[in-house]
Amino acid sequence: MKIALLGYGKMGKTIERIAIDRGHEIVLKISDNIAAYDLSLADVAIDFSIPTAALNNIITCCKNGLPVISGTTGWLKDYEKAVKVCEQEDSALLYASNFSIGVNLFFDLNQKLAKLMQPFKEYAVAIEEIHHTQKLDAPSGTAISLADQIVANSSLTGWKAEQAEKNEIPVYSKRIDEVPGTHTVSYASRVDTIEIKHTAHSREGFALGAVIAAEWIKDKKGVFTMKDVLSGLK
Ligand SMILES: NC(=O)C1=CN([C@@H]2O[C@H](COP(=O)(O)OP(=O)(O)OC[C@H]3O[C@@H](n4cnc5c(N)ncnc54)[C@H](O)[C@@H]3O)[C@@H](O)[C@H]2O)C=CC1
Ligand SMILES: O=C(O)C1=N[C@H](C(=O)O)C[C@H](O)C1
Repeated sequence: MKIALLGYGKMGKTIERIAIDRGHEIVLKISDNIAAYDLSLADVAIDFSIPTAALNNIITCCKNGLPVISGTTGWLKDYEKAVKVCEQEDSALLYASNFSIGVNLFFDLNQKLAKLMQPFKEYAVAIEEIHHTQKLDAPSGTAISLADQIVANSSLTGWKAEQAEKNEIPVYSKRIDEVPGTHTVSYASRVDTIEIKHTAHSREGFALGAVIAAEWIKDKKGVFTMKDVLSGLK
């Protein structure tokens, strides 16, 4: 498979290594705001860029009929625009706030735990995410996905960074050295605390998940999520 890498930073470089190990070829690497780039050699594009560039990169791929997966976080206010262009152009798009298989299992666990905790109002839920100091966005995309899942499975009305209202989930963001990504969901009562936690040991899990998703979407059309990819693996 021939891959265009839109974003050649920490993730782009890790994806390159894993893609080559799996027998793929990198035919384009973009690491800047280039007005026009040639996607004609690629079978699929992988966008891990910056929040202000992701939408434009996705639209460019869709307009070229090139299936694209995006892991860039911090641009989701524009997600519906990306979906609309993808559908208009009859192309393929998959966005995931986190491509790691472990985090996607953690998402399932989070949903199940939220349902289980729903009747027990004495427990206060909170989310904490810890990432490296170069991260541009906060809260992390993964923390937002976790919060949205809890809202969908509880009587809580939303989430807020740090100081949340009574009916909201507080999301705490910490930035420490080189931490690749740690997410904790906790339910605290006066007498005890229940916690689930995912700790990434490196960027390999994110990158492998992204390459697996790119392999999966290559010949498809439509708008997909990691659930579609993982249901094919089970
Ligand atoms: N969904 C997931 O599983 C994961 C998502 N991420 C997200 O992926 C993104 C990238 O993360 P990192 O590689 O750690 O960041 P990074 O800062 O190391 O790399 C981003 C790269 O994008 C480049 N860039 C700037 N403008 C661009 C443009 N217009 N087109 C293409 N590239 C451009 C930058 O020069 C930089 O090299 C972030 O939004 C991060 O939150 C990171 C890890 C996992
Ligand atoms: O910026 C990162 O590094 C990461 N970003 C993603 C996020 O915002 O959730 C995924 C992962 O935690 C690493």
